Amino acid sequence: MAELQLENISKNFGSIKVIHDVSLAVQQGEFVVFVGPSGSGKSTMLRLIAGLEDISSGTLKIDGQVANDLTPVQRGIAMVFQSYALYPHMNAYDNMAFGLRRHNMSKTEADAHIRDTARSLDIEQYLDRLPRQLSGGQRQRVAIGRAIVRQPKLFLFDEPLSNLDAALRVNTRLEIAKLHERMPDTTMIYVTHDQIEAMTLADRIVVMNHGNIEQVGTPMELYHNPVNQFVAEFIGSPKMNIIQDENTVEKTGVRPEHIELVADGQGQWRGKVEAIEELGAETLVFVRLPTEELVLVRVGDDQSVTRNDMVGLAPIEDKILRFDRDGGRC
Ligand SMILES: Nc1ncnc2c1ncn2[C@@H]1O[C@H](COP(=O)(O)OP(=O)(O)OP(=O)(O)O)[C@@H](O)[C@H]1O
Repeated sequence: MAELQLENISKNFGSIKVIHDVSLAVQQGEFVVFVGPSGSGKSTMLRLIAGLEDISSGTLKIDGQVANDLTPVQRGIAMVFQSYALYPHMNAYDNMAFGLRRHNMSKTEADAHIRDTARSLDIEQYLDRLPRQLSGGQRQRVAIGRAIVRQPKLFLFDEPLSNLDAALRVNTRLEIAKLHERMPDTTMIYVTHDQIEAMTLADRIVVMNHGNIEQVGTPMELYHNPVNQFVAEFIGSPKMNIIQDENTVEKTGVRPEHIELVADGQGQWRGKVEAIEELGAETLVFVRLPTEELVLVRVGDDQSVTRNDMVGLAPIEDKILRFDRDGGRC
């Protein structure tokens, strides 16, 4: 259980400022995902919250108390990293048990708790194994289990899925979503550069760019109502199309799923089909406009179109977004 307040937090490394005056309130039990491109400051934010880096200026409050000078343990935090960070010479059980003494748990109590947690993560049968005898996904579940048994107030994840292959990543993502359901009072903060993880896990997403927050909102708020071109292009896969107006400095933003392919001569734009990617359930069609811009259209598998066809592009009117020269919403 923890409520978190970041008030005008900044972080400098020497003379370089990497976090600029960030403010954010996180409710108890909320799952908040920080997302942004490489170098945007996501991991630094998480490390400041964890107490692994000093805050240069501003105030961090946990449950209303100033926490700037508290150690990670005093903050009641558990962290799961991309690299698992398990002790290599200890088996899975001992990795989970390590440090529990500090949490005032008797040996019997700790044992029951570890076995319960292991069962819920489906790693009960691996408790005797050393980390090197486990697969990447199993290791990550041990690392998550080790964090759970400490009953943290605040659960922090730093790109926990990025070392896993695609299938395992989807499974572990579901595990983490279930974990959040089972621990509804535990606040979770999760860092990723993967917007699909952000969309599927978050109650609210924080989009970061150059050490600033661009927007905070629910996944659907960000998808349907991004405040600027940066957020519009970052959220959603494949990426939103941005098309320069012919007569003004403004740009039109429209998602690939919000454009229809129509006959040449109809629709708002015309262009030549340059490539077609058939993915089974959907097909991606790349259309080159006379201005050289490449527009991606997502169509069902019932649409027949051939390379080099001239086609019209008809955006769904109420899904169109308009951006000014600097990428702000018009
Ligand atoms: N210890 C450090 N000393 C100096 N600069 C640092 C240090 N740690 C991070 N930085 C800089 O701070 C900025 C933000 O880094 P950070 O790791 O928080 O970004 P990120 O969004 O997590 O990126 P990635 O997705 O690549 O991990 C980067 O420009 C980075 O070079």
